[in-house]
Amino acid sequence: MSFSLPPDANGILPDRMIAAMADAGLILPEYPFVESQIQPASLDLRLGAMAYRVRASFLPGPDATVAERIDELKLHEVDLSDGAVLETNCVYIVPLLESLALPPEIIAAANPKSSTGRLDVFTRVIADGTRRFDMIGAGYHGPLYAEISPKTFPVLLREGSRLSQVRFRTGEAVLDAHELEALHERERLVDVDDADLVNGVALSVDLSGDYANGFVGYRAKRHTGVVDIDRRGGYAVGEFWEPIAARPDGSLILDPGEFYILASKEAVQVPPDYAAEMVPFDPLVGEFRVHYAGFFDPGFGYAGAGGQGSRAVLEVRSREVPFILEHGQIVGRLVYEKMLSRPDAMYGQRIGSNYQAQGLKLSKHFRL
Ligand SMILES: Nc1ccn([C@H]2C[C@H](O)[C@@H](COP(=O)(O)OP(=O)(O)OP(=O)(O)O)O2)c(=O)n1
Repeated sequence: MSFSLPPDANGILPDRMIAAMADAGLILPEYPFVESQIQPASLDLRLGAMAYRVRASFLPGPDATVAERIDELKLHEVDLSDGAVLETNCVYIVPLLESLALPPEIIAAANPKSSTGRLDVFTRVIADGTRRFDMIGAGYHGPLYAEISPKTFPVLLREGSRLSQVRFRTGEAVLDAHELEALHERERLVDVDDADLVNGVALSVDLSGDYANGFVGYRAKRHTGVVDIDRRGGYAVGEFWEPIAARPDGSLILDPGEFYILASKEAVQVPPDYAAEMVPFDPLVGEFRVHYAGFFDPGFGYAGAGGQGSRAVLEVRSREVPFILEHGQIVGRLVYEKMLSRPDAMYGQRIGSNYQAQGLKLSKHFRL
Protein backbone atom coordinates (compact mmCIF):
# COMPACT_ATOMS: atom_id res chain seq x y z
CA MET A 1 0.00 0.00 0.00
CA SER A 2 1.34 3.44 -0.78
CA PHE A 3 1.32 6.39 1.57
CA SER A 4 1.06 10.03 0.60
CA LEU A 5 0.40 13.37 2.28
CA PRO A 6 -1.09 16.47 0.68
CA PRO A 7 1.73 18.88 -0.32
CA ASP A 8 0.79 21.59 2.23
CA ALA A 9 0.19 19.23 5.17
CA ASN A 10 1.25 20.53 8.61
CA GLY A 11 0.82 18.62 11.81
CA ILE A 12 1.35 15.51 13.90
CA LEU A 13 0.22 12.26 12.35
CA PRO A 14 -2.70 10.63 14.21
CA ASP A 15 -3.20 6.94 15.06
CA ARG A 16 -4.67 5.77 11.75
CA MET A 17 -1.93 7.49 9.72
CA ILE A 18 0.68 5.79 11.88
CA ALA A 19 -1.02 2.49 11.05
CA ALA A 20 -1.03 3.49 7.36
CA MET A 21 2.69 4.30 7.54
CA ALA A 22 3.33 0.79 8.84
CA ASP A 23 1.14 -0.74 6.12
CA ALA A 24 3.17 1.16 3.53
CA GLY A 25 6.51 -0.03 4.96
CA LEU A 26 7.60 3.35 6.37
CA ILE A 27 7.63 1.86 9.88
CA LEU A 28 9.12 -1.61 9.97
CA PRO A 29 8.37 -3.64 13.10
CA GLU A 30 10.32 -6.89 13.45
CA TYR A 31 6.96 -8.54 14.17
CA PRO A 32 3.40 -7.12 14.27
CA PHE A 33 2.44 -4.35 16.67
CA VAL A 34 0.74 -5.37 19.90
CA GLU A 35 -2.56 -4.02 21.17
CA SER A 36 -2.52 -0.35 22.17
CA GLN A 37 0.97 0.15 20.76
CA ILE A 38 -0.41 2.83 18.45
CA GLN A 39 -1.60 5.70 20.65
CA PRO A 40 -3.66 8.75 19.57
CA ALA A 41 -0.61 10.74 18.43
CA SER A 42 2.37 8.45 18.92
CA LEU A 43 3.75 4.95 18.56
CA ASP A 44 5.26 3.03 21.48
CA LEU A 45 8.66 1.55 20.67
CA ARG A 46 9.48 -1.97 21.91
CA LEU A 47 12.80 -3.25 23.23
CA GLY A 48 14.51 -5.98 21.27
CA ALA A 49 16.02 -9.13 22.77
CA MET A 50 19.49 -7.85 23.68
CA ALA A 51 20.84 -5.03 25.84
CA TYR A 52 24.45 -3.90 25.63
CA ARG A 53 25.99 -2.45 28.74
CA VAL A 54 28.30 0.28 27.47
CA ARG A 55 31.10 2.27 29.07
CA ALA A 56 29.42 5.60 28.47
CA SER A 57 26.60 7.31 26.65
CA PHE A 58 27.37 8.52 23.12
CA LEU A 59 25.99 10.04 19.95
CA PRO A 60 27.16 8.32 16.79
CA GLY A 61 27.72 11.51 14.76
CA PRO A 62 27.35 11.72 10.98
CA ASP A 63 29.98 9.15 10.07
CA ALA A 64 29.08 6.23 12.32
CA THR A 65 26.33 3.75 12.98
CA VAL A 66 25.15 2.97 16.47
CA ALA A 67 26.10 -0.70 15.95
CA GLU A 68 29.73 0.35 15.27
CA ARG A 69 29.82 2.42 18.45
CA ILE A 70 28.30 -0.44 20.49
CA ASP A 71 31.09 -2.72 19.23
CA GLU A 72 33.72 -0.27 20.49
CA LEU A 73 32.08 0.57 23.81
CA LYS A 74 30.33 -2.55 25.02
CA LEU A 75 31.30 -4.15 28.31
CA HIS A 76 28.86 -7.02 28.24
CA GLU A 77 25.57 -8.23 26.81
CA VAL A 78 22.34 -8.81 28.69
CA ASP A 79 19.78 -11.18 27.19
CA LEU A 80 16.30 -9.71 27.61
CA SER A 81 14.32 -12.54 26.06
CA ASP A 82 13.31 -13.92 29.48
CA GLY A 83 13.64 -10.60 31.31
CA ALA A 84 16.66 -9.10 33.05
CA VAL A 85 17.45 -6.41 35.58
CA LEU A 86 19.14 -3.20 34.46
CA GLU A 87 21.12 -1.68 37.34
CA THR A 88 21.05 1.94 38.43
CA ASN A 89 23.54 4.36 36.94
CA CYS A 90 24.77 1.95 34.28
CA VAL A 91 24.23 2.84 30.63
CA TYR A 92 22.63 0.28 28.32
CA ILE A 93 21.87 0.40 24.61
CA VAL A 94 19.01 -1.76 23.34
CA PRO A 95 18.17 -2.22 19.64
CA LEU A 96 14.43 -1.60 19.21
CA LEU A 97 11.97 -3.84 17.36
CA GLU A 98 10.84 -0.94 15.16
CA SER A 99 12.97 0.59 12.44
CA LEU A 100 12.06 3.38 10.04
CA ALA A 101 12.06 4.18 6.34
CA LEU A 102 10.78 7.75 6.54
CA PRO A 103 9.84 9.73 3.43
CA PRO A 104 11.52 13.15 3.01
CA GLU A 105 8.54 15.08 4.36
CA ILE A 106 8.22 13.27 7.71
CA ILE A 107 10.42 13.65 10.79
CA ALA A 108 10.13 11.71 14.03
CA ALA A 109 10.66 12.84 17.62
CA ALA A 110 10.98 10.45 20.54
CA ASN A 111 10.31 10.85 24.23
CA PRO A 112 10.18 8.56 27.26
CA LYS A 113 6.68 7.34 28.09
CA SER A 114 5.19 9.01 31.08
CA SER A 115 5.50 5.82 33.16
CA THR A 116 9.21 5.63 32.31
CA GLY A 117 9.78 9.24 33.40
CA ARG A 118 7.88 8.73 36.64
CA LEU A 119 10.19 5.80 37.46
CA ASP A 120 13.27 7.95 36.79
CA VAL A 121 14.51 5.61 34.10
CA PHE A 122 16.53 7.95 31.90
CA THR A 123 15.75 6.90 28.33
CA ARG A 124 16.61 8.42 24.95
CA VAL A 125 16.32 7.18 21.40
CA ILE A 126 19.29 7.21 19.02
CA ALA A 127 19.51 6.64 15.29
CA ASP A 128 22.46 6.06 12.96
CA GLY A 129 24.47 9.09 11.92
CA THR A 130 22.67 11.45 14.30
CA ARG A 131 24.04 14.34 16.30
CA ARG A 132 20.98 14.67 18.55
CA PHE A 133 19.14 12.42 20.96
CA ASP A 134 15.45 11.76 20.38
CA MET A 135 15.39 13.40 16.93
CA ILE A 136 15.12 11.31 13.81
CA GLY A 137 15.63 13.32 10.66
CA ALA A 138 13.31 13.49 7.64
CA GLY A 139 13.95 10.63 5.25
CA TYR A 140 15.80 8.48 7.82
CA HIS A 141 16.12 4.84 6.81
CA GLY A 142 17.53 2.60 9.50
CA PRO A 143 17.33 1.05 12.93
CA LEU A 144 16.46 2.72 16.22
CA TYR A 145 18.04 2.14 19.62
CA ALA A 146 17.13 3.07 23.17
CA GLU A 147 19.75 4.34 25.56
CA ILE A 148 18.58 3.39 29.06
CA SER A 149 20.03 4.37 32.42
CA PRO A 150 17.87 3.71 35.50
CA LYS A 151 18.63 6.52 37.93
CA THR A 152 16.76 5.57 41.08
CA PHE A 153 15.33 2.03 41.04
CA PRO A 154 16.82 -1.04 39.39
CA VAL A 155 14.29 -2.15 36.77
CA LEU A 156 13.25 -5.53 35.42
CA LEU A 157 12.35 -5.43 31.75
CA ARG A 158 12.18 -7.75 28.78
CA GLU A 159 11.93 -8.01 25.02
CA GLY A 160 8.78 -6.13 24.04
CA SER A 161 8.81 -3.74 27.03
CA ARG A 162 7.82 -0.24 25.97
CA LEU A 163 9.82 2.62 27.46
CA SER A 164 9.78 5.19 24.66
CA GLN A 165 7.33 6.63 22.22
CA VAL A 166 7.75 8.40 18.92
CA ARG A 167 5.71 11.09 17.16
CA PHE A 168 5.68 11.69 13.42
CA ARG A 169 5.41 15.23 12.16
CA THR A 170 5.16 16.91 8.78
CA GLY A 171 5.67 20.61 8.10
CA GLU A 172 5.23 23.23 10.80
CA ALA A 173 2.97 21.93 13.56
CA VAL A 174 3.60 24.28 16.53
CA LEU A 175 0.90 26.91 17.11
CA ASP A 176 2.10 30.49 16.78
CA ALA A 177 1.30 33.08 19.48
CA HIS A 178 -2.01 34.13 17.88
CA GLU A 179 -3.21 30.59 17.30
CA LEU A 180 -2.35 29.64 20.89
CA GLU A 181 -4.19 32.64 22.28
CA ALA A 182 -7.26 31.89 20.18
CA LEU A 183 -7.23 28.24 21.23
CA HIS A 184 -6.94 29.17 24.91
CA GLU A 185 -9.83 31.62 24.51
CA ARG A 186 -11.97 28.88 22.98
CA GLU A 187 -10.97 25.91 25.08
CA ARG A 188 -9.34 27.24 28.27
CA LEU A 189 -6.17 25.16 28.12
CA VAL A 190 -5.31 25.77 31.79
CA ASP A 191 -7.81 26.62 34.52
CA VAL A 192 -6.30 29.96 35.59
CA ASP A 193 -7.52 33.45 34.78
CA ASP A 194 -4.15 35.03 34.02
CA ALA A 195 -2.57 32.24 31.94
CA ASP A 196 0.96 33.01 30.77
CA LEU A 197 1.03 32.09 27.07
CA VAL A 198 4.50 33.26 26.06
CA ASN A 199 6.18 30.49 24.03
CA GLY A 200 3.65 27.93 25.21
CA VAL A 201 1.40 27.64 28.25
CA ALA A 202 3.29 28.17 31.49
CA LEU A 203 2.94 25.47 34.15
CA SER A 204 3.78 26.08 37.78
CA VAL A 205 4.35 23.75 40.70
CA ASP A 206 1.72 23.09 43.36
CA LEU A 207 3.25 23.08 46.83
CA SER A 208 0.05 23.97 48.70
CA GLY A 209 -1.03 20.40 49.34
CA ASP A 210 -4.63 21.45 48.71
CA TYR A 211 -5.31 18.76 46.14
CA ALA A 212 -3.63 15.80 47.81
CA ASN A 213 -4.61 15.72 51.49
CA GLY A 214 -1.84 18.04 52.59
CA PHE A 215 0.87 16.27 50.58
CA VAL A 216 2.75 17.99 47.79
CA GLY A 217 4.70 15.14 46.33
CA TYR A 218 6.94 12.13 46.81
CA ARG A 219 10.69 11.72 47.17
CA ALA A 220 12.14 8.45 45.91
CA LYS A 221 13.81 6.17 48.45
CA ARG A 222 17.23 4.78 47.75
CA HIS A 223 18.44 1.17 47.77
CA THR A 224 14.99 -0.20 47.06
CA GLY A 225 13.89 -3.43 45.47
CA VAL A 226 13.51 -3.95 41.73
CA VAL A 227 10.54 -2.53 39.79
CA ASP A 228 9.15 -4.67 36.97
CA ILE A 229 8.37 -2.21 34.18
CA ASP A 230 5.46 -4.34 32.94
CA ARG A 231 3.78 -4.92 36.30
CA ARG A 232 0.87 -2.66 37.15
CA GLY A 233 -0.12 -1.89 40.75
CA GLY A 234 2.40 -4.43 42.05
CA TYR A 235 4.34 -2.38 44.58
CA ALA A 236 3.47 -0.68 47.86
CA VAL A 237 4.17 3.04 47.65
CA GLY A 238 5.84 3.11 51.08
CA GLU A 239 8.59 0.71 49.98
CA PHE A 240 9.76 3.08 47.27
CA TRP A 241 8.60 6.61 48.09
CA GLU A 242 8.44 9.04 50.99
CA PRO A 243 5.45 11.39 50.87
CA ILE A 244 6.30 15.06 51.35
CA ALA A 245 3.97 17.14 53.51
CA ALA A 246 3.14 20.74 52.55
CA ARG A 247 5.04 23.41 54.50
CA PRO A 248 3.18 26.47 55.78
CA ASP A 249 5.23 28.79 53.56
CA GLY A 250 4.61 26.66 50.46
CA SER A 251 8.27 25.95 49.75
CA LEU A 252 10.25 22.79 49.15
CA ILE A 253 14.02 22.41 49.32
CA LEU A 254 15.24 20.03 46.65
CA ASP A 255 18.21 17.94 47.71
CA PRO A 256 20.77 17.50 44.94
CA GLY A 257 20.71 13.99 43.56
CA GLU A 258 17.24 13.16 44.88
CA PHE A 259 14.25 12.48 42.63
CA TYR A 260 10.83 14.02 43.25
CA ILE A 261 7.36 13.58 41.81
CA LEU A 262 5.30 16.77 42.09
CA ALA A 263 2.21 18.08 40.28
CA SER A 264 1.29 21.22 38.40
CA LYS A 265 -0.88 23.83 40.07
CA GLU A 266 -2.89 24.20 36.86
CA ALA A 267 -5.28 21.61 35.56
CA VAL A 268 -4.41 21.23 31.88
CA GLN A 269 -6.23 20.00 28.82
CA VAL A 270 -5.34 19.06 25.30
CA PRO A 271 -8.31 19.36 22.91
CA PRO A 272 -8.82 16.49 20.44
CA ASP A 273 -7.29 18.22 17.40
CA TYR A 274 -4.06 19.07 19.23
CA ALA A 275 -1.14 17.45 20.98
CA ALA A 276 1.24 19.04 23.45
CA GLU A 277 4.77 18.64 24.69
CA MET A 278 6.14 19.83 28.03
CA VAL A 279 9.46 21.62 27.68
CA PRO A 280 11.68 23.16 30.36
CA PHE A 281 10.58 26.66 31.35
CA ASP A 282 13.94 28.20 30.60
CA PRO A 283 17.04 26.26 29.63
CA LEU A 284 19.11 28.92 31.41
CA VAL A 285 17.58 28.05 34.77
CA GLY A 286 20.05 25.25 35.25
CA GLU A 287 19.50 24.73 38.96
CA PHE A 288 16.86 22.08 38.62
CA ARG A 289 15.46 19.93 35.90
CA VAL A 290 11.81 19.19 35.42
CA HIS A 291 10.41 16.32 33.36
CA TYR A 292 11.90 13.64 31.29
CA ALA A 293 8.58 12.61 29.83
CA GLY A 294 6.91 15.36 27.93
CA PHE A 295 4.28 14.13 25.45
CA PHE A 296 0.64 14.95 26.18
CA ASP A 297 -1.96 13.10 24.12
CA PRO A 298 -4.96 14.62 22.33
CA GLY A 299 -7.85 14.37 24.81
CA PHE A 300 -5.66 14.45 27.94
CA GLY A 301 -7.55 16.42 30.59
CA TYR A 302 -10.41 17.00 28.16
CA ALA A 303 -13.85 16.96 29.76
CA GLY A 304 -15.29 15.18 26.70
CA ALA A 305 -12.85 12.33 27.34
CA GLY A 306 -13.41 12.18 31.10
CA GLY A 307 -10.31 14.10 32.02
CA GLN A 308 -11.46 17.34 33.57
CA GLY A 309 -9.11 18.58 36.26
CA SER A 310 -6.04 16.58 35.14
CA ARG A 311 -2.78 17.95 36.40
CA ALA A 312 0.60 17.48 34.76
CA VAL A 313 3.09 15.35 36.64
CA LEU A 314 6.45 16.97 37.23
CA GLU A 315 9.54 14.82 37.56
CA VAL A 316 12.01 17.03 39.34
CA ARG A 317 15.67 16.88 40.24
CA SER A 318 18.02 19.49 41.67
CA ARG A 319 21.43 19.58 40.06
CA GLU A 320 24.50 20.88 41.88
CA VAL A 321 23.11 22.68 44.92
CA PRO A 322 20.07 22.47 47.19
CA PHE A 323 17.37 24.56 45.54
CA ILE A 324 14.20 26.10 46.99
CA LEU A 325 11.05 25.71 44.94
CA GLU A 326 8.14 27.99 45.84
CA HIS A 327 4.44 27.32 45.42
CA GLY A 328 3.35 28.69 42.04
CA GLN A 329 6.87 28.91 40.60
CA ILE A 330 6.84 28.39 36.84
CA VAL A 331 8.66 25.18 36.01
CA GLY A 332 7.65 24.22 32.49
CA ARG A 333 5.75 25.16 29.36
CA LEU A 334 3.27 23.17 27.36
CA VAL A 335 3.90 23.69 23.68
CA TYR A 336 0.79 22.92 21.63
CA GLU A 337 0.92 21.44 18.16
CA LYS A 338 -1.77 20.76 15.57
CA MET A 339 -2.77 17.25 14.69
CA LEU A 340 -2.85 16.64 10.95
CA SER A 341 -6.34 15.27 11.61
CA ARG A 342 -8.33 14.18 14.64
CA PRO A 343 -7.25 10.78 16.03
CA ASP A 344 -9.77 7.91 16.03
CA ALA A 345 -9.19 7.43 19.78
CA MET A 346 -8.46 10.10 22.34
CA TYR A 347 -6.54 9.72 25.58
CA GLY A 348 -8.78 8.18 28.21
CA GLN A 349 -11.15 6.68 25.69
CA ARG A 350 -9.03 3.67 24.99
CA ILE A 351 -8.43 0.79 27.34
CA GLY A 352 -5.36 1.26 29.47
CA SER A 353 -5.06 5.03 29.81
CA ASN A 354 -3.57 5.35 33.25
CA TYR A 355 -3.32 9.03 33.98
CA GLN A 356 -6.59 10.68 32.87
CA ALA A 357 -8.12 12.99 35.52
CA GLN A 358 -5.02 12.51 37.70
CA GLY A 359 -3.93 14.71 40.57
CA LEU A 360 -0.59 13.92 42.19
CA LYS A 361 0.06 10.48 40.73
CA LEU A 362 2.96 8.08 40.86
CA SER A 363 3.51 5.69 37.96
CA LYS A 364 1.02 2.87 37.42
CA HIS A 365 3.39 0.38 39.09
CA PHE A 366 2.56 1.57 42.62
CA ARG A 367 -0.51 1.08 44.79
CA LEU A 368 -1.42 3.12 47.83
N1 LIG B 1 5.20 14.73 32.58
C1 LIG B 1 4.04 14.25 32.15
C2 LIG B 1 3.95 13.57 30.92
C3 LIG B 1 2.71 13.08 30.54
N2 LIG B 1 1.64 13.27 31.32
C4 LIG B 1 0.31 12.75 30.93
C5 LIG B 1 -0.08 13.24 29.55
C6 LIG B 1 -0.11 12.02 28.71
O1 LIG B 1 -1.12 12.11 27.73
C7 LIG B 1 -0.36 10.90 29.70
C8 LIG B 1 0.12 9.55 29.26
O2 LIG B 1 1.41 9.66 28.81
P1 LIG B 1 2.17 8.46 28.09
O3 LIG B 1 1.37 7.92 26.96
O4 LIG B 1 3.56 8.92 27.91
O5 LIG B 1 2.16 7.44 29.32
P2 LIG B 1 2.06 5.93 29.46
O6 LIG B 1 2.02 5.24 28.14
O7 LIG B 1 3.09 5.56 30.42
O8 LIG B 1 0.63 5.84 30.14
P3 LIG B 1 -0.74 5.35 29.51
O9 LIG B 1 -0.66 3.87 29.69
O10 LIG B 1 -1.79 5.99 30.35
O11 LIG B 1 -0.75 5.81 28.08
O12 LIG B 1 0.32 11.34 30.89
C9 LIG B 1 1.75 13.96 32.52
O13 LIG B 1 0.78 14.15 33.23
N3 LIG B 1 2.94 14.44 32.92
